[in-house]
Amino acid sequence: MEYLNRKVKSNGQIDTRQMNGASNARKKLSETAMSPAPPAPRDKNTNQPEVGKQSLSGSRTCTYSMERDRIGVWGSGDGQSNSKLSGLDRLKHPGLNKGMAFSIEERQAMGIHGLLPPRVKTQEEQVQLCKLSIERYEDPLNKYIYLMGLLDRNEHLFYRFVGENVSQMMPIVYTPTVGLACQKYGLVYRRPRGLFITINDKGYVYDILKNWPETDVRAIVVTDGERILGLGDLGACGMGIPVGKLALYTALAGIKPHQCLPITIDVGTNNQTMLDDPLYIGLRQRRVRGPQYDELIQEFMEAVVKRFGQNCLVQFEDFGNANAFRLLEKYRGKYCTFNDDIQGTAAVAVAGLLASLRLTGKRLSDNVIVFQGAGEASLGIAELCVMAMKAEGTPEQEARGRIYMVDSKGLIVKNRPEGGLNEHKEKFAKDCPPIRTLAEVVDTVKPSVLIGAAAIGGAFSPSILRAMGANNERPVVFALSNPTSKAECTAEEAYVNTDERAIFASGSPFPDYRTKDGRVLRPGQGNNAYIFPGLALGILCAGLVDVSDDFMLLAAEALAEIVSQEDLDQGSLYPPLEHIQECSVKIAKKIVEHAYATGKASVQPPPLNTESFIRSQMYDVRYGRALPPVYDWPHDAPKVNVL
Ligand SMILES: NC(=O)c1ccc[n+]([C@@H]2O[C@H](COP(=O)([O-])OP(=O)(O)OC[C@H]3O[C@@H](n4cnc5c(N)ncnc54)[C@H](O)[C@@H]3O)[C@@H](O)[C@H]2O)c1
Ligand SMILES: O=C(O)C[C@H](O)C(=O)O
Ligand SMILES: [Mg+2]
Repeated sequence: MEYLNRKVKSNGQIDTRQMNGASNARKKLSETAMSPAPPAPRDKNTNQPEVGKQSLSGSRTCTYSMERDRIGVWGSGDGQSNSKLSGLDRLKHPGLNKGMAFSIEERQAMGIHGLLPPRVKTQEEQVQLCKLSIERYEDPLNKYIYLMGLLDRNEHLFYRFVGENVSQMMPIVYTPTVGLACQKYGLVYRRPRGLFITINDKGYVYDILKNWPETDVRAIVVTDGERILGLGDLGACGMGIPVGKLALYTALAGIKPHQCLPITIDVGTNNQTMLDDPLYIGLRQRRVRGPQYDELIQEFMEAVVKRFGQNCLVQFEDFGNANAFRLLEKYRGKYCTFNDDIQGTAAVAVAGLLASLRLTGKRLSDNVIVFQGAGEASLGIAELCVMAMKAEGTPEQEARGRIYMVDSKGLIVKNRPEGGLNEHKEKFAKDCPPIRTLAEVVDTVKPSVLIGAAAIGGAFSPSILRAMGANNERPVVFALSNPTSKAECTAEEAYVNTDERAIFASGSPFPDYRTKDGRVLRPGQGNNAYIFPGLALGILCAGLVDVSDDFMLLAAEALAEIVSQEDLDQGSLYPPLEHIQECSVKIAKKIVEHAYATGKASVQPPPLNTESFIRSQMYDVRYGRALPPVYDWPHDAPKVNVL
């Protein structure tokens, strides 16, 4: 493949120490198809590539490919033949296992004939079985356990099953069920998946990263478990979130499973229920904060670069508010990173708002927006709204003036008696007397858009919704808090209390709603899952490090563009979940093009055809061949038969 030999101004060197003979054999094979990477500078003592010591901005060259091979314990590889693992090992390896889809020829050649039932199944038949199996469970947590078990057994099948049934499976691997799974992680935890790095590991973070059996990690989702969805501090049990997010990296954007690494940083938890729970899986101590915490995160970021290279993406997820903003400011532009709760959420919400303009006939700047909550999600969205309004020609101060924020103390106003406004909130503080409740703010300000992201379930009371309906022909109501129990209102409540005129979206899914005149409304899911997979795919394909907010606005615009008139007519501001994989490719394409246009892409040369390059890098859910290719050797000799 032409682009597999492209050079990247970054580090992509592989630490080969943990590669076994099989992967070396695979590597040799792939090297015949790829130009060899130039030797990396070596550490005098360890003779390992000194990747962490390369400069961020300096020109680095190495072979770039998202196809780099590997064999690890949990990952997928491409399921192809060039592995010297034994047949039994391949049956146990989730990335290579095909279960009953191994052909008789493969079973015989691999020495596993007889270990499987005689019948050979197609992958399609296996997908059908998955459907039947999961439907037998009523409890969503059991469905979650089933799906994670499938992932542990057979990755290709898992991703095909989830990818072909996104709207049914996403609520299980993702919100809302993943929230429940995190709360019960001590119960659902079965097999190692991801890395736990604790405060006790300070000084040894790189060694822990080296314990991960995959060498070609391109994307990490990391949490410290302090704000898991709207459920608060779940400590080490937050691991379900990076696992779920990365499952969507593959299912929704084709980023290869073995290139994804979920990480939980365990510095303790302040959740007494967790600390008292005999099943709790993390450190039994209260959260460490201050310099110790910061040093651990700094060491982690440096270790990621040293182990996996400068272009390894680190997505921060579900950190507590103060750390989320601080760490984003500290690392953005310097490391390949973004904060999903601030930036990804901003993009998905602004995409929904841009799409809503086609229903209301307004400009974004014509709206008055009230936020319930002034945290990561709300402030991220508010800042991106300002950027989008400025792009419409509205001066910044005027744009900020159209945005009102309500936090736990009421409307954010200047000279708040309690004080305590941080710099982010200060920028939206209004010059007016304090207003305590959301209901009063809605009555006073008469917003056209009401956005909830404060994890206060039911905060949009019927009377608040009725006021939105009374003040607007088409009120826009976003109940973004997750999981479902934290949603500000249900879709039904939004429709019922506004004479079915509300334009509604929610972070967690709600069922379709039938209107009085028999139309079916399908509320869209305003969840950053529409953004982060495609964004990550674009970042990796371009070798982008500085994920600045112009990329977020671009992603929002790209997503809004995909929304069809039919979607809007059905009441959805987002494309159907069934199309979400196509959304990811379109978003990735915009990201890659913009990265080249702004000189921020480091993968060289630029692709001739961006979309086909992106697609060529994506994971194939279909099984590969388990047997080596059979070809004439020497060419005029009779065909070699492996059996
Ligand atoms: N749909 C999505 O894609 C998406 C993305 C990110 C976050 N979220 C959800 O948004 C919620 C908040 O996340 P966050 O990262 O912004 O959290 P955060 O902790 O940073 O912010 C929460 C905010 O809510 C405010 N708040 C608390 N109690 C309040 C009350 N009674 N009235 C008004 N405001 C109150 C706090 O003052 C704070 O400003 C969570 O439920 C999370 O799951 C959804
Ligand atoms: O995880 C989600 O479903 C969205 C978001 O990242 C959140 O924290 O709620
Ligand atoms: Mg999150």
